[in-house]
Amino acid sequence: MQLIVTAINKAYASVQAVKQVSFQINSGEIFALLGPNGAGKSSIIRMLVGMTRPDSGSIMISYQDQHYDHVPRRLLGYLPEDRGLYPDKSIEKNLLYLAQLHGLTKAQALTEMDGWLQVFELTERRHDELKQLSKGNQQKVQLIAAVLHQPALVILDEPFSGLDPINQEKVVEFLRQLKARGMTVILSAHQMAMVEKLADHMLLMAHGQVVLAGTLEHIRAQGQSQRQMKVGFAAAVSMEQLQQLSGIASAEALSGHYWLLTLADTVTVALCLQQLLQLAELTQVEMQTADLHQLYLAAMAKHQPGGAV
Ligand SMILES: Nc1ncnc2c1ncn2[C@@H]1O[C@H](COP(=O)(O)OP(=O)(O)OP(=O)(O)O)[C@@H](O)[C@H]1O
Repeated sequence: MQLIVTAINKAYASVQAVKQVSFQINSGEIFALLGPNGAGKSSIIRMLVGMTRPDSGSIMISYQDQHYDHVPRRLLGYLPEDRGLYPDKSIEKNLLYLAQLHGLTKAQALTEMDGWLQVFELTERRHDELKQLSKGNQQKVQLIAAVLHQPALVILDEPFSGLDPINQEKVVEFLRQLKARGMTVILSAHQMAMVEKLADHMLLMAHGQVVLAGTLEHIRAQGQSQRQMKVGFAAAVSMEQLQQLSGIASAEALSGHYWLLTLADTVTVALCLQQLLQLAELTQVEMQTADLHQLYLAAMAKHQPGGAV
């Protein structure tokens, strides 16, 4: 399974929801679409699953030497933004019904279901009606429903929404299991800490456009313009001493003999360390790396109207 999306655009009435978006997803990857409300994530997903068509640009899905302009239903496991199961039916009946719609026999559906119910600790509740379940548990049933038929591609629109931190971790585990089974996964999310653990590639969007794209390391390299280092000295060092070093752009005193230093643009880490060692012995050196949440906030700040980009 490979997806190549090239310069797609989508407008609704006066809103240009998606603008010139391109990306590629390879087989077996977990790919995350990130961005604030209204960024265009669901609009892209709806085009991938064939619910709407791009106004321009192209989508090419390749699977076993066949090519498609959207993901064929038989290859797709989809958790839509608007969830929809039968509240008066039990977990088991809901899942059986959906699995059979996808062509599974009852026996196949029950076997598949058993495994996933265990993953989400819902085995004991399989005969409960959906309306008796918490929002989080209903969400888990939706996730199971999306993958029972073992699709090649799973698209999950906000799989973490409405879940507490423990259940969010369960979804992380669920997604890892999908990847281990060879499925390709596309998800949209706001939970950066979860995405950071999982996604092979990600696309950060704002106002319908791509802001940052790539692996976490690549995004870090694009988004983190400053290199920062936390250092501990064996003896007291003053701000004046640090400011005199050509390798240090700025310094912030932390507690004890610890400092957060921003390196000058051109200096190597090795040269900077040599300069610091002339002031005092170092007890700790730690390069600071921004997490996805910080990178996301910095990228979004730049993309505010009137921002730097
Ligand atoms: N059917 C529609 N008709 C008109 N405008 C729409 C429609 N669907 C989406 N939009 C608009 O397109 C833009 C992108 O919406 P979209 O739902 O794709 O964003 P999103 O990133 O998925 O947001 P969220 O995180 O809130 O789900 C928004 O301005 C939204 O109001």
